[in-house]
Amino acid sequence: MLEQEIAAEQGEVTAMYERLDVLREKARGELGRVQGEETVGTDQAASERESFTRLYSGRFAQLSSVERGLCFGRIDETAGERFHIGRIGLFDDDYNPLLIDWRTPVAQVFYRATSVEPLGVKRRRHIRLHGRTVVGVDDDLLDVEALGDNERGTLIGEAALLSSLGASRTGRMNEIVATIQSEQDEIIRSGLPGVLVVQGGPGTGKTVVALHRAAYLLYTHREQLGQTGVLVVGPNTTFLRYIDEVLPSLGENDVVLATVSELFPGVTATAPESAEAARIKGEPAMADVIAQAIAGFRIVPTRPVRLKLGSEELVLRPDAIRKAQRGALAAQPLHNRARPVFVRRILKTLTNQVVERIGKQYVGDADVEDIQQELFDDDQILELLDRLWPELTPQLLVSVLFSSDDRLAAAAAYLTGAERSAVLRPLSADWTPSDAALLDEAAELLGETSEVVAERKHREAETSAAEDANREYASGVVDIELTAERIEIMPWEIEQFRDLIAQRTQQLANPAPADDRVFDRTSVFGHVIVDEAQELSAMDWRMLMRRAPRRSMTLVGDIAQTGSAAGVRSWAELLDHYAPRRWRTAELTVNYRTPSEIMTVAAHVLAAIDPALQPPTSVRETGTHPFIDPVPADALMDAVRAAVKSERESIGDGRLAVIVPTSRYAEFAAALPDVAHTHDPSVLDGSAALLDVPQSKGLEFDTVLIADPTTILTDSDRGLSDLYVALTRPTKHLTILGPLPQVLRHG
Ligand SMILES: Nc1ncnc2c1ncn2[C@@H]1O[C@H](COP(=O)(O)OP(=O)(O)OP(=O)(O)O)[C@@H](O)[C@H]1O
Repeated sequence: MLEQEIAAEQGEVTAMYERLDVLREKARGELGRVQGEETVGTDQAASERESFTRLYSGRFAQLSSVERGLCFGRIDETAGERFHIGRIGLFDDDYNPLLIDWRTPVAQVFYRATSVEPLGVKRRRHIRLHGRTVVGVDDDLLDVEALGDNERGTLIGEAALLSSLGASRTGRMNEIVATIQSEQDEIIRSGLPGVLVVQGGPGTGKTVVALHRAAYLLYTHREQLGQTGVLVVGPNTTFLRYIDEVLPSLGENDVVLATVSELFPGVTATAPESAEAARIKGEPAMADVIAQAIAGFRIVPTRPVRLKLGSEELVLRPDAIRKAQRGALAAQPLHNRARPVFVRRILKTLTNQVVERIGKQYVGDADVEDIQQELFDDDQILELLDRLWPELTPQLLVSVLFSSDDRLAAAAAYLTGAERSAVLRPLSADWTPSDAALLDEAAELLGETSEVVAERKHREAETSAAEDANREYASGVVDIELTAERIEIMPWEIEQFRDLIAQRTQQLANPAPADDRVFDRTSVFGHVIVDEAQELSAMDWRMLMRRAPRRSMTLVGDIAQTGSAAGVRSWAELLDHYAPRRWRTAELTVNYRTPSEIMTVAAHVLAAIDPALQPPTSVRETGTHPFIDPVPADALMDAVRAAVKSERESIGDGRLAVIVPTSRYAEFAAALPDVAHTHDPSVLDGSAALLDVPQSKGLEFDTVLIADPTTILTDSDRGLSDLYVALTRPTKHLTILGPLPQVLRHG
């Protein structure tokens, strides 16, 4: 029976792949044609060609990305209709649907129907492919009554989910379109507006659900999000590398992935920083400190300033300077933008002195302008203006502030001497992760420098001319695409098709690839997804909210896993401030990663964090209990070496992580030279990786070895949360070696 069912599915699946091949060839042909065409000289022709190339290569990439697991499900409706569900929609030459996109409303029942509420579905079938071959089908029977006798005989059991959960890990997260669970589907399809907070314990699918939500939102709100884009913020670059294939494998390439510290363009955070420094720099009071620090650069001398101009002496009195400052700031509050107003006022004061000396009656308007220009060109005066009101870049401001105890004490009177010492560093020190938000704050308060304004104006003039040409051209492209894609449209897809047209028009008007957008500080996004959202500091949120002015956001996180001392303590506290009455929460309760035997150990740690917190329910048991060995400190390295050796022999093509305290990372790296150890994403390239807890956030491995849990606990104020994170990384096996803290001594 199973063979017959598989053979029947194979026939349909083969037809889908044939159709995919045809479409792919078509896109490839168009791409080749456009690339082969000669461009006739003009800029517009070159930009047209570039737009077409982008259009067809995007289409080609999308069609190629859905090759693996093209079709994964089938719905048999009680009313008699049958649909196959897959990664994209496909139609045959007669407009009959071959495959329905998983994001369409029609496909929703595939994820939502249950035997209690069958939603008009009698059978849900999971189809497993290996390459283009159907290798298995699993059926969920949802409405026995509706199933005919002959159909009953074709039912195939076994849950698709469990088989996918038991698979070996690869160092990259996989998409889960075939096995999205009902509570997850509700979150994925939740409306676009407002802030959705997804709270859930480790392994409940927060990350994977957030990424599928991005794909769903892009598909459903193409017009809006095609223009403004989606930003996904993750905790570190290793994590971003871990998730970076999920969206492309869902056919979505138009999403920007970034860490918080990458949100300030042109600055790369390479220096580590202490938890105390991160806490101090993440506090909301820092916004005021930055404002004070900027004000500290505007000087009013205590004595009159005397300037020698040839034989003349001009005098600037402190109150005149103070008045010019106030007037400038009243006209324009941003420091750099107000500076020209200040300069004009000072020049006016000085010009008046010159005019008075000459005698007003002898000086015409043109002479006044000449005098002013002459004063402006004088090096001495320029130097004075720079001293009284220097133009500042955010980089200059922040580096000077954190390298000068005096300036810091003046701007942040509330900090103790010890706190100031925690953040002070040399002027030329490298950037740290918490600098980005401070630089962004400074950029907001400083405004653009005159040089940047000039560059921008020049760029705007160029873009505006190009845009006019593109707009006209876009309609032509859409027409061509309409003709090329016509056979793909079904009546219920009209809306989405309209969105596609709008998106294509926008792509032409604004052909910047998604990845470039993050590098513009003024970029805003239509939807922002934040993973491990609990780790962001108040200052990070200020920066992030500037990128999401519409407050359409998905925040996923778990307060129990907060490692950062500057992190979130309550969603309500955060969101009542930024999105009052526009935020909602959803919860995920089932742990798909960590088997129940391991969660039992983790649950004790969770209870120690807060007895009121409930661990998520594990969906799997493996029958294997964690191996916990209280090895004494002096025997630890040998024990870890031996354990790594034996784990490596048993994991096959799976992955191993050795999680160690941050303070002992270098020591373990030296002791385990064969285990990849670096703080960049390549640490995930091999079969075994040495990680500290911050680096392991959000990741998962078949086997995890935790070395020295006691030091993990004592390394930070949030040691319990760190230990909880480490314990919940494995999908199969957990080993703990080293002196044991009380919280791990249970039976
Ligand atoms: N419906 C599903 N079908 C198959 N696999 C799933 C499903 N939901 C979650 N998973 C898998 O469970 C694992 C954990 O998911 P994910 O990393 O998104 O959890 P998380 O809640 O973000 O965890 P953490 O907070 O610990 O980082 C992943 O391997 C994910 O692919």
